[in-house]
Amino acid sequence: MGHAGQLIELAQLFVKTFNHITATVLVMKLPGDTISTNYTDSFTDHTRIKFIHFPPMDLDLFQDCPTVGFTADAVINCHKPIIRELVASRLTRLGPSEPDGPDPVPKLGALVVDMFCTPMIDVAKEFNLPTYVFFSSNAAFLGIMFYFQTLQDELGQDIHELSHSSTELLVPSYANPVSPSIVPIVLSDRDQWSKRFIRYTRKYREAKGIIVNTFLELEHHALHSFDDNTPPVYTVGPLIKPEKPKPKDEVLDWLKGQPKSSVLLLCFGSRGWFGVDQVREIAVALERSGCRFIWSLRRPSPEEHKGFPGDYTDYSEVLPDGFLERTDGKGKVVGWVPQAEVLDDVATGGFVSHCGWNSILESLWYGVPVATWPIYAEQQLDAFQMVKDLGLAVEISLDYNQMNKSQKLVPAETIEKGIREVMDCDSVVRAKVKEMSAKSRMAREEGGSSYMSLRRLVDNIM
Ligand SMILES: O=c1ccn([C@@H]2O[C@H](COP(=O)(O)OP(=O)(O)O[C@H]3O[C@H](CO)[C@@H](O)[C@H](O)[C@H]3O)[C@@H](O)[C@H]2O)c(=O)[nH]1
Repeated sequence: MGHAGQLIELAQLFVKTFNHITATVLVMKLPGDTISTNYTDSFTDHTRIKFIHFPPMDLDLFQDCPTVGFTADAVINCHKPIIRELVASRLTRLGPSEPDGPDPVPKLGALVVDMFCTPMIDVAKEFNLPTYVFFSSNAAFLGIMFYFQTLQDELGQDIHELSHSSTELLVPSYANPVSPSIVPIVLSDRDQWSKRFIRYTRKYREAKGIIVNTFLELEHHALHSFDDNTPPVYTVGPLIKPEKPKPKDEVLDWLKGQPKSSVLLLCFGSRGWFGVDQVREIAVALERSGCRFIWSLRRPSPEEHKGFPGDYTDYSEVLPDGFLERTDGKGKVVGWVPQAEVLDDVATGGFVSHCGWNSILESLWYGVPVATWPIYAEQQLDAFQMVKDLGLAVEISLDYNQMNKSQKLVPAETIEKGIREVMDCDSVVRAKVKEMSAKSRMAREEGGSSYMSLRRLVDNIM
């Protein structure tokens, strides 16, 4: 969801800002994903956005993929022929409509591909169609991908060794030296890097431009670290789900009766889950802090790192005895939570987050400070950037990584300390977050940095 939501929001931005643009969003489905169809369709009712949903693929085809990332790669590659056919039809069916015929299909001006859909760059090339990569994480992470690829391809360095050494790394896109302990597995593991991430990065260099969901005022340092060998980078963020009338929801109703800035949200993205021992540490910390809370607690998929987490039917299976009774009225334990709507409520005062980039941007947009708890993907680096480089978050952990077999539990004391810090009404971090919130909104307004960058992008496409 971290990718799909943003891409649809980008499509909306194109069509709402420019009357002459239409967008077709192609949605591939990962096996086991039960959320995306409803979610993507609820995103927009704009007539100049069309969706094409490809049917889900048979899970058996991907049995040998070790992680969801490899599965995604395999799924994407399987879609190459169908995308080729679609692009070909959109280029040849151009022209004025017959008096009684169907409306003409608009001319394809460009293909925008998700950061993992780089095989489609080759498809576009066959038709001389310009391709732009949509990078749904931040500019600093894009920077470290380019940096590592240059080190390997041009200077012959072994990235696996480098990210397992004891020497801090001077990565141009981060203001502070990066400890190898927070280099995510996707970059430091030999298989993940060489079989997936370096391939993506090499292909990014072939794109006509890279569209990043960020804004200049937030990532000034990273955005100025790119060299001339990088395609032009367009900042169009923050892309946030448009504010609609709030849905009828038990959690949102409960939130309405709570005092201002008193509730802590704990939510760990579309794939976040914890084992029972870690869940108990969180529960102990919450009780000790005495804080009001909404906790999105999800159960691991039976295949852990391969699948998507689901909902518990009975939370007392994993929570300490009596926890739900003792916190009744003070907190809510739920499954999938309307995160953006919760962050938008004045009662929400802090957010324990896995630091997925959408969650970070949403927290800034709504001015709610984050306590960092990365879990997977590039999230350790996002947490590092927020805490160390930008001073916009407090730390619960920077180096937690669920894929690491020797990962230790984060103890209740550390979690409680993070909760108290993030809920502090007078903290410097909170004041800085409020300031960045205003800047994030200005960036998107007419004349703002992201608005101007979008205009440059469309001029370039046209
Ligand atoms: O209970 C939930 C959980 C999530 N969300 C929403 O789902 C999105 C989740 O996005 P994100 O915070 O980026 O997390 P992931 O889904 O984990 O995103 C993936 O994609 C991001 C963008 O590339 C990366 O930064 C992450 O590390 C990667 O895991 C956000 O809009 C949330 O508001 C909800 O509304 N309710």
